[in-house]
Amino acid sequence: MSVKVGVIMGSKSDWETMKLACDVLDELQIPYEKKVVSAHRTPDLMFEYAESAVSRGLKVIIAGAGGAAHLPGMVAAKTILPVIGVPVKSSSLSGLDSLLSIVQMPGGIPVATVAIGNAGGTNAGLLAAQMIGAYDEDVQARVQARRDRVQQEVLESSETL
Ligand SMILES: Nc1c(C(=O)O)ncn1[C@@H]1O[C@H](COP(=O)(O)O)[C@@H](O)[C@H]1O
Repeated sequence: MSVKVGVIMGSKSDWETMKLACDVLDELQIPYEKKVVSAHRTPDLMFEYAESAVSRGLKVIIAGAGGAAHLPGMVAAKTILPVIGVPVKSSSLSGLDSLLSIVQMPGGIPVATVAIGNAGGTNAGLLAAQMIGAYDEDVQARVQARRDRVQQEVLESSETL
């Protein structure tokens, strides 16, 4: 099956958070690719990646970055695909810098922004899966089954209080 989701990050140091998005995609059997791409450090690669994303068959891009996190917005500016931005938790400002850099896009170029840090990594994987699920009913059924399982686990958690 062809690659559907591009998972990119500004640095290898973002991997702990971005791995959680990949874990969800693995679990839901959605093919993806993962790569370090930086708007700041590898701008030419970033342009090439974003410009070729549609023709390579990607349907959605998950972009994680920390600090002055321009990667998701710059990728969104160069592709028509939906971009999910993951604000990676930075050491100096606990990811508030990452969040504000990603979420405050000017009108016209949206980035779907998830929570700071690891919860955001997981939710980015799930949001990408739900986007794919909008046109692929097999994927949608797997997302629904995951939700049912999570709900069941929460209901059962009361029994062990
Ligand atoms: N925010 C960006 C961009 C970008 O937006 O292009 N490229 C790297 N970075 C971020 O810099 C932080 C520190 O990177 P290093 O750990 O490599 O010094 C990372 O969280 C990365 O996402």
